[in-house]
Amino acid sequence: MTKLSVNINKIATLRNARGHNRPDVLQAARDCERFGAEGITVHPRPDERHIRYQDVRDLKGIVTTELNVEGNPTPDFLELVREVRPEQVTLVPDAPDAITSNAGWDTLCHQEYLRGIVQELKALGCRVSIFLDPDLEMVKAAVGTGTDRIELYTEAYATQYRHNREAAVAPYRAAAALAQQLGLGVNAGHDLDLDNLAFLKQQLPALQEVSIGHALICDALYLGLENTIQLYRRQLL
Ligand SMILES: CC(=O)[C@@H](O)[C@H](O)COP(=O)(O)O
Ligand SMILES: NCC(=O)COP(=O)(O)O
Repeated sequence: MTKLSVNINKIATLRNARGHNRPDVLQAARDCERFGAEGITVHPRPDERHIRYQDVRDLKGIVTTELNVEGNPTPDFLELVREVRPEQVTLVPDAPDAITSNAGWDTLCHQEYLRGIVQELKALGCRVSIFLDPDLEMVKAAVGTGTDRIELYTEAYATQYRHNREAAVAPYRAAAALAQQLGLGVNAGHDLDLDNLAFLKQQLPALQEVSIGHALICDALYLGLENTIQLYRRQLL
């Protein structure tokens, strides 16, 4: 079974546009869960342009499924997750000024650095996932960090899917199979949508979780949040 974790960053983007509390991010998280989300994902960025650090603290008290907090493990981020202790932390190597996440970790170069962070987060009781490109060397080296899971960065899959879905999924299939063989759990995310999700799920049977935000919230504008979450869940059956 592949779980759907709904990324609510874009709900916070809309809220922040006016400086009040509409839409209410906490209520949106509760509603996503009521409508079928099996997890809530947030990616607080250093400029707090969407999810704020305080949102993460508040979400911990109300999320009843699983809270997945993504980010670059800067001192501020680590302080936050030490306090909040979410069910899952996904480490993402993005620069402070990145528009969105744009690369996976180099687990060869940063293995020792990541190992220390993974160890600390696991000692706090968090499951740890490391954001990775579908590169077999990076998957192998991820084992040495002690991480529980990897999250395959699916932007390249989503882009190529429109032209040649078999070619698009091939590196992901290989990376997921190797990860599973090496004892790592497999998540995936970035630019997944109602067109490309079912094929990814079909080709990666061991996929444990997808986190989806941008396309899902865009679809919800037309289809409604409840219906949209149900439609995404159906792609994962
Ligand atoms: C880690 C990842 O893949 C990102 O998609 C992220 O969680 C989304 O971040 P933004 O909402 O800031 O683009
Ligand atoms: N980890 C990926 C994520 O949370 C959402 O990415 P996107 O669907 O907003 O591209």
